[in-house]
Order: sequence, then structure tokens, then C-alpha cells
Amino acid sequence: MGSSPPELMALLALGPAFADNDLRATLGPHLESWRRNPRLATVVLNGLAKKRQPSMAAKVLDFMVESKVEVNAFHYNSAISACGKGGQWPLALSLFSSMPGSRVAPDAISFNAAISACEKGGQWQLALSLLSSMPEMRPMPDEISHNAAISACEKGNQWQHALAILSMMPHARLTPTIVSYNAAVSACEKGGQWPLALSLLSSMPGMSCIPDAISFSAAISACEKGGQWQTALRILSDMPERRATPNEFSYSATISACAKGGQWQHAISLLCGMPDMKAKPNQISFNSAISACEKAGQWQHALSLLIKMTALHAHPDHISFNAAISACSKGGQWKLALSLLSSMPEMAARPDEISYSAAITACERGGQWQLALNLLSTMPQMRALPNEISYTAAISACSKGGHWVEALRLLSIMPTMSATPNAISFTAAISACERASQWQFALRLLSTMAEMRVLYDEFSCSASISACAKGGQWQKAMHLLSTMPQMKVLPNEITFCAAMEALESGSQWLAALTLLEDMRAVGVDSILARSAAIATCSKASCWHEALQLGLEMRVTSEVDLGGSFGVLLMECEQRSLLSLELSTSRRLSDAARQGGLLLGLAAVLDFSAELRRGGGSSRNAIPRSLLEPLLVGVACSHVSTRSLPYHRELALLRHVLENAQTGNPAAVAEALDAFGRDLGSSGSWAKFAGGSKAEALLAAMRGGTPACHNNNNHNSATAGVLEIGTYCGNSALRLAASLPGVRVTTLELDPVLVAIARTLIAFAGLASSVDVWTGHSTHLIPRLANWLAQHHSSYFSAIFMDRWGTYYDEDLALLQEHKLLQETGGVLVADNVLTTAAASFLWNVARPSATFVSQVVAVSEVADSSQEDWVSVSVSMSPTSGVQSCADLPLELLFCAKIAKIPLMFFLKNCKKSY
Ligand SMILES: C[S@@+](CC[C@H](N)C(=O)[O-])C[C@H]1O[C@@H](n2cnc3c(N)ncnc32)[C@H](O)[C@@H]1O
Repeated sequence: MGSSPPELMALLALGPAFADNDLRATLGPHLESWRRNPRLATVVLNGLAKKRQPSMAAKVLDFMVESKVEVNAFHYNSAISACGKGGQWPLALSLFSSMPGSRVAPDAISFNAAISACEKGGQWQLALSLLSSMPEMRPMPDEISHNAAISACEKGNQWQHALAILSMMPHARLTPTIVSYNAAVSACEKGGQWPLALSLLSSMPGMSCIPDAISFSAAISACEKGGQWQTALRILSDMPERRATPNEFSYSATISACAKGGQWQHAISLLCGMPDMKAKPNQISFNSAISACEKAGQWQHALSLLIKMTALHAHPDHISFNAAISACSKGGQWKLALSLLSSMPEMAARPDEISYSAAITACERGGQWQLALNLLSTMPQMRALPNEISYTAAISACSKGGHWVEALRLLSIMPTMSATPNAISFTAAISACERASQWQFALRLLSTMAEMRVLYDEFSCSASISACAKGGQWQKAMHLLSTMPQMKVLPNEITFCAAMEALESGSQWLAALTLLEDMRAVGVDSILARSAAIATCSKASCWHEALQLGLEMRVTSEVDLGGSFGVLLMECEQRSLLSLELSTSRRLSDAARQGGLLLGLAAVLDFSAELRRGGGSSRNAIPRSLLEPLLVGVACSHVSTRSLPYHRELALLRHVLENAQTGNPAAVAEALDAFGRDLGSSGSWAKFAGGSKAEALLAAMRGGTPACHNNNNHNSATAGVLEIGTYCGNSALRLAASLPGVRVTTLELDPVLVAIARTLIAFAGLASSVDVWTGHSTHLIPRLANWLAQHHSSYFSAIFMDRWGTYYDEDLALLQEHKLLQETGGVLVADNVLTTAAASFLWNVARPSATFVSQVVAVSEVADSSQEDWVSVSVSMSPTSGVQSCADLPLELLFCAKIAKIPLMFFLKNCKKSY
């Protein structure tokens, strides 16, 4: 400011809201000297341009004209430039167009200043028209005019015009400069034309223009936008060789390219390498690297970058936090996501709707629907307006939490909160209805979508078809599927699988086969749909068709073996098709040998098949010729591939084979418990009933008098005890060992687990007491009824329900329909009932009008003694015998287990909402 003329300082002191009179009063005393020396006025106008004072510059010009002070092109040019710099392109153009009226001919600088003002104001068309009008107004456009016009095109996303102007320059005998090229490369970048950007970059040296860091950074950005992370990396690494030093822009663009390409390791290593190249990582480079980690679900790295950023004073902003919250959400770290959200204000980063939406999504993923709703409701007071993403995430959270009514409420209030529900919001709400078996509401939502002109997509249709499947509405599901092409939505694998499920629920085997054909015709092949078709045929007693479909099935680690091979083996076992059973089992062991399953399973599957070939359960001692290949096969297979299915079960079997003696059930049980405890200490959990849980189970199951269970007594009507959910055979073998002479029948849908269980049971020397049936309980329970009749038995005296997911209701209904449990004094034990999923089952066995007397027993998990779980024990009573007392519960229970801390009825009351 030292050398600024006093009138400039006085003008600036008036401030932006100056009054005309003050301006006149300030300038009045200087006009005479300006008249004598017009350059003095130019200095003042240039000063105003520098200080971005467009209105004041224009007023000064007006005052000069009015006061008859000579106004020349320099004065106009400075004032137009002030307008360009101050973002006043209309004022710039108005001054420019007033020049002829003041008898001042615009020169090239006037044009350039006006084009530049248009460029800065995003007016690319005006910039081009000024450029094209130059020759007729005489000043010939120079490099600066062209460069300003290219820049205007770049800003206006007009890469074709930018390139056209660049190519015109040599015709006008002008050499494009680095500025021209950089603007053109940038224009290509913005227009998504990465190959053109690269070709411009490589043509620069041929035009005697050496690319600088800006040219390279723009080309890297073009690669980033085009998803070309490898090329971006190559350009960055070539820069030093081509005499350009990468700066923070080049690095940030490359990191961003890596983020987009899912290359989080490259992103981090680039960020870490920046200081070596004297480029200081800034907010943008950190944000790009955090975003790379977020995309790859690397939440730990995202957090450590956020911390590093703070330490390096790169000041995390809301973008940094949003990416980190999202990373935590993807990594299942909802608590961390919430803590990041709450720490934003103290780091001077204001949470916006993206931060909240990411945190709500984290809660959704973590099953925290209440927290998701809390966040949604606090958004307005934090000045973050919930948008469709926030609402949709909250609807999804409610859906996952089983709160379909709340999900529908949120959807319905969205329009009133200025958030328009989109197809994703509707799909989330339809899924909520599907989960709650509310197919009518799901279909209603679908028609609301149409009313609100929200276009259907494959997800909304699939969710609706799924809802129909769950509700047993196969016709409606098929109708929806058939109308999809009219709605211009192509069914995908998920849609077909949902439709197949619907057909399975309706046992529509013919339609299922046709659907498979339709899928093939449109090139969709789905293992899941094929498995469902197999199950449908089996359910409809079309076992030939089921077996035929099974022959075409390949075994890979993705195949749901229970739904496909389990059904095939069930059909073979049920129909005594031994050779087909053995060849099917052989296909599984071949797959294990070829790497489709863990190798050690081949030995187990072969061993189990040999047991079946030899009559299965007829003998207890295992011949050496069978045992040795098993021991060798299992011992050789080191279960290192943790991601492969059955690794834990194979490790369990290996532990038992190595630590227990054959024919010794107590040693096998002890080895199983030890394995479970080891799992617990490594932070994992065991999926079988061991330790105190096993004791409670055995005490309860022994509850009926031994004579009741004993089916060696030919006069007895009992077939022994039944278990639903064998897993590796742990509880079945414990039951057989503790109930001598009692037959144990156990059901398992997964054929590999069946083979493991048969192996373990045979190893314990109990093969003659335990029958492992392959198949789904809902398929097998009706068949068990026929089997009982053929074996002159009427019922089981005790039943242990231990299938996953605690879907005990459907099994209980079938057991009651087929009268499979002894009518009076039959013991029904159910594991894992400390979950709201079991509430409806508990209600059925414990409500006042139930035909059971029930109690819940608190037990601890074998892998973690601090982890409480509940087992329910119910004893059946004849509907005619009236209310019974708790004394009817197995007495032994009182000695080995504690009655649950919370009374059963209290638990039921609290779970009431969910059934
Ligand atoms: C918790 S594990 C059983 C543990 C076993 N009772 C024990 O304590 O050793 C549950 C088993 O049930 C099986 N399963 C799940 N649903 C089933 C169904 N509907 N029919 C038969 N088995 C089922 C699973 O494959 C799994 O192996």
C-alpha cells in the first residue's frame, strides 16, 4: 500500500457500501491532475481491480466521463478487469459495450479482459462470441484471448470447443502456450475424455511446450475420472523424469484415482511417500486416502489416517469425518461411527446430512434400530436436514430390527419432511414387510410406488416377490414376475430366486422346472434357484426330477449343500437308493479332493459312505481298514483356510480323533468340551451343547422314566428320543451314552455335517444307537410319522430342538400335527431360547392354555461360561388331565442347572411385541 496514490487509499477507505457523493467528494480534488496526466487515473483503476472493487471502478469511470476527464482504453481495460476479478461479468460487458459510445475503440486487452470476465462468470457462449467478433472489430485475437476462451470452455464443460480453439491457434499464427494446453487438458478432464487428455499431454513437447506440474495433474485427474488408476500412477511416476515435480495436486489426484479403483494400499503408500518428494499432504490428499480406505472397508486405516491428519495439522473437515464414519459403518463398527460423529463439533467440523446418514447406516448394519431412529430425530436440531438417504437408512434399520410398522411410518412421513421416497426407500420398506411376513402391505407399497411415479426396479420387485413367497402366495409372486417386462424391469438372479422360493412354498414343481428353463433362456444361472427347484420337486414327491436336477449340480464352496445335496441324499436315504446315495456322496468327496471343499473332508465323506455301505449302524467297533484312512486323511489336512466352510468342524473332528480313544464316549465328550473351551479362549464360539448346557440337556431328557424311552422293550410304543439339529453329533452321542438302550434319531440338513456326525458317533462307538437322518426337519417330520408306523412305534418320548435360527414354531406345529411326542409325560427341550426369535415358541409351550408344563433353565455356553443362555424344558400333558404343577418337570434338572433369573412369563411379556 506504500506507493498507492492517496486518492486510491481514500476511495478504498469508503468501503464497499460507499455513497456516490462521497466518491465524488473524494475524487473531486484530484480531477485536475488526472486531466493533466490520465495515467494517474489508470493507476487508481488498476488498484481497484487488484482490490476487486468492480462497482467502485465503474463509478469512477462514470464520474470521469461526467467530469469530462479524458477516458481512454487503458481506463476501460482496468475497469473491465476489475469487474472480471470481482465476478461482475454483466458489468464488465456493459462497460465493454459502452466503449464505442465514449469514442474509445476496444483493443485486444479490452477484449481479453471481457472474455476473461465471461470465463470467470461461467459464460462460455459469450466468451466465444467475443472471440469470434474480434477480427471484424480489428484487434486480432492473441494467445491471451484464445487462452481465456479455452478456459471459459473448460469451465463450461465444453471440451470440443476448447479443442477447436486450441487447433485454431496455429492457423492464426499463434503458438499455443502451456496455459493453452493446460486449459485444454483440463477441459478434456472435466468432459471425461481421458484418452484425449493423455494425447494432448503427449503432443505438448512436439509443440515446444514442456508440460508442467499443472499439465500432469490435470491429466492424472482425467485418468481418475476415467477410472484409470494404473495410468494415473504411471503418469505420476514419470513426472520427475519429465522434469516436473509432483505437487500436492498431482498426488491428491493420483490418490483419488487409486481410491476410485479400490486400490487403498497404493493410496496410503502414495500419501506416505509425499514428504519424500517435498509435497506436503494436505486436506484433499488425506481425504482421498481416507475415502480409498472407506471404499475398501478398511476402517482401521481410515481412522489412523484421520488421527495422522490431525497430528500433521491438515485439519480434518466434514469430508474427512464423513469418509471415516462411512468406513466404520462398512466395517461393522457402529460404536466408533457414533463416537466420530459426536467428536466432529469439537474438531470444528459441522456434521451434515451425509455424516448423519453414514452414522444411521452404521447403526442399521449393527442392528441398532433405536439408535438409528434417535439420530434421525436429532438431525434437525443439529441443522442437518434428513434427506432420502437418512430416511432410507433408518427404514432399513427398522426393517432389520423387525419393526415393520415403524418402517412404514417413516416412509409415510418422508414427503412431509421434504424427502421424496425413492425406489431404495420403498424397497427397504417392502423388505421390512417381507421380513414380518406382511405380504399384503408389501404389495400395497408396490402400488403406492406406481401412484407416486417412483419407477420400479429389480430390487423392489424382488423384495415384493420374496414377501409373497414368505406369505405362501406363489400365484401372486409369479404374476408379479410375469408383469416385470411390461414395467421395463428385467428380473435378475435375486428376482428369480425369490420366485423359485415362492414356488417351493407352494410345492409347484412343474412351474419350478419351467422357471429354471426361463432363467436359462435369459442367461441367468443360479445355484440357489437350482437348489430351491430341487427342494420343490422333493417336497412335491417328484424325487426323480429332484435327482435329475441334482445330477447337473456342481459342488463349489458357494453351493448351499443343505438345500441341494442334502435334499438329494435325503431322497436316496428315504428310498433306500444306496448306490445313488453312495455316488452322490462320492461327488462331494471328489469335490473336496479337487479343492471345491476342504481336502480333509474327502476322508470323512468316504468313511461315512463306507459306514452306510456296511449297513451303517449295525455295529459299534470300527474295522482298522476303515479307521486308518480316516485318521490319516483328517490328520494330514491342516485346516489353515479359515475362510472355507467347515474349517471349524474339521478342526473339531481332528481334535477329537487325536485326543480321545475310539469306543470311549466319555473321552469323546471331554475332547469336545476341551475344543469348545479353546474356541472360547480364542474369542470364538462353539455351536454345540457342551459343559453345563449338555448336563442340563441330559438331565432334562432323562426326565421321562427310562422305561418310557427304552424301545428295546417291544411292548413300548416309543421310538426313543429325537433331536432336530445334529451338527457334528455332539449332543446325539451324549444322549446315546447317557440313555443306554435308547435309540436316538437325529436330523441334520447339511450332508457334510451328517458325514462328520456319523464319523464322530461311530468313533465314539455309538453307531448302533444313533441314526443320523439327512434332511430338513420340515421335510423329515412328516416322513418320521410313516417310519414310526412301519416300526410299530407311536411317538418319541423326548425331543430336543436345536436347529439354528430358533425357528422352532414350524417344527413344533408339525410334531403336534403328526403326534410325534408322547402325549403325556413327553419331554420337549429347546436350546437357545434367550432370543426374541424364540418368543412365539415359548408362548406356545408356556401360555396358560398350553398342553405343556414348562420352565426355562439358565445355562452357560461351553466356549464362554460368562455367556448366559436359556434352555426351555416342557413336559407334555394330556389335554384332558388339567393343570399340572412344576413337580412334573424333570427333578434331576434342579440338581444340575439353575432356573432362569428372569421368570418365563416376564420374558414372554417383554417379547410380546415381536409375535
Ligand atoms: C446348534 S446346531 C446343533 C448342535 C447340536 N445339537 C449339538 O449340541 O451338538 C444346529 C444344527 O441344525 C442344523 N439345522 C438347521 N436347521 C435345520 C432343519 N430345519 N432341519 C435339520 N437340521 C437343521 C444346522 O445345519 C446345524 O448343524
